[in-house]
Amino acid sequence: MSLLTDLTPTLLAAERKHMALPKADVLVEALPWLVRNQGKTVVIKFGGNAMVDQGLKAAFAQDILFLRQAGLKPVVVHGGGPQISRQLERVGLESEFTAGLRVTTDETMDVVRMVLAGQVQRELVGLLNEHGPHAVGITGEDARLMTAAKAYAQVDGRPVDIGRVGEVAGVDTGVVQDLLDNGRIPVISSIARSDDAKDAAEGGVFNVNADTAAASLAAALGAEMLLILTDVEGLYADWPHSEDVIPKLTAGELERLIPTLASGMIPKMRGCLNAVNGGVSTARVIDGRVRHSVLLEIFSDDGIGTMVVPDEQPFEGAAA
Ligand SMILES: Nc1ncnc2c1ncn2[C@@H]1O[C@H](COP(=O)(O)OP(=O)(O)O)[C@@H](O)[C@H]1O
Ligand SMILES: CC(=O)N[C@@H](CCC(=O)OP(=O)(O)O)C(=O)O
Repeated sequence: MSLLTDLTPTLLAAERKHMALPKADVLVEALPWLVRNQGKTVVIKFGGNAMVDQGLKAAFAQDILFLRQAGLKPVVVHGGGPQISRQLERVGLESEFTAGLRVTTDETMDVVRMVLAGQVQRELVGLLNEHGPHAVGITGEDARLMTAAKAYAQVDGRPVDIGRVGEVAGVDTGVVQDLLDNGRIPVISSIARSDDAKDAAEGGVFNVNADTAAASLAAALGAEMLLILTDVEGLYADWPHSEDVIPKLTAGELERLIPTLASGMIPKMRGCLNAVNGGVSTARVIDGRVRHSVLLEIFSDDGIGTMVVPDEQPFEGAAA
């Protein structure tokens, strides 16, 4: 009998007394990632559809604070699509989406801004600040963080006018860097100042999809990771017919897939692609309905959703 099998029963008996041992295993599993990523920025997008109950929102806030305490720099970008739709309904306005983007009239824009910056962002800031003076809420308008140009939805390859919807034209990360340098957690609403000087002078702002905003910010900040929390397990290979999640795909594979995608997955996966092409090491879509999904995804060896990685770089020195 080997020494190991000889010792195992004794060891097992000793370990049984320590029911919390799996917790130590989890911490040890997280250690290499923590060491590698000290001081790095992680952009986390919390989708409106994933904010389904108070418990989930509180657990999300704990995860973000954990990341900060562990030496990372979390940046939160939040959505609020369903919350905007509910408010529009209350005031008698209709919600219409084209290619996953909200058709935004001037009237709609007022509601979008009020709900995102005045309600959803305030709630997240409040939850994070229950644990200390950490979170600061801003929109893309603050310190000209994000400027946008009018975007058109693509329908059957043709551009469709969807009103005051913007695509990100520029990001000035100054205000976010200032906050991060001071140990704060920026919580960002996806509203941008118009990049047209005349429009901006008249107070022109654009409604930017929150996935698009998060991806642009992640790339501009040189973030290590973009995490998008939504209300499905990840990218389904054959949605809506099956719930088989694609665990991992390269930027090239995703680019080929994007024209086949539908509704809310279009801005999400386009955002992942832009982030990775913009230098972010991984972009992931995970199920925000799972409590502590951020910690689960980051700190365990098995990811829980869909991970997008850059195309493999050709080996330097390889024959052309
Ligand atoms: N291939 C796909 N895999 C998973 N979900 C998909 C897919 N195509 C479309 N969807 C839809 O996209 C939705 C997520 O996008 P969205 O509703 O905008 O969420 P969020 O509020 O988190 O941004 C899913 O609930 C699902 O209905
Ligand atoms: C242009 C556009 O569609 N903007 C979105 C902004 C909020 C958002 O993206 O929220 P989710 O992440 O919860 O979907 C909207 O008006 O609903």
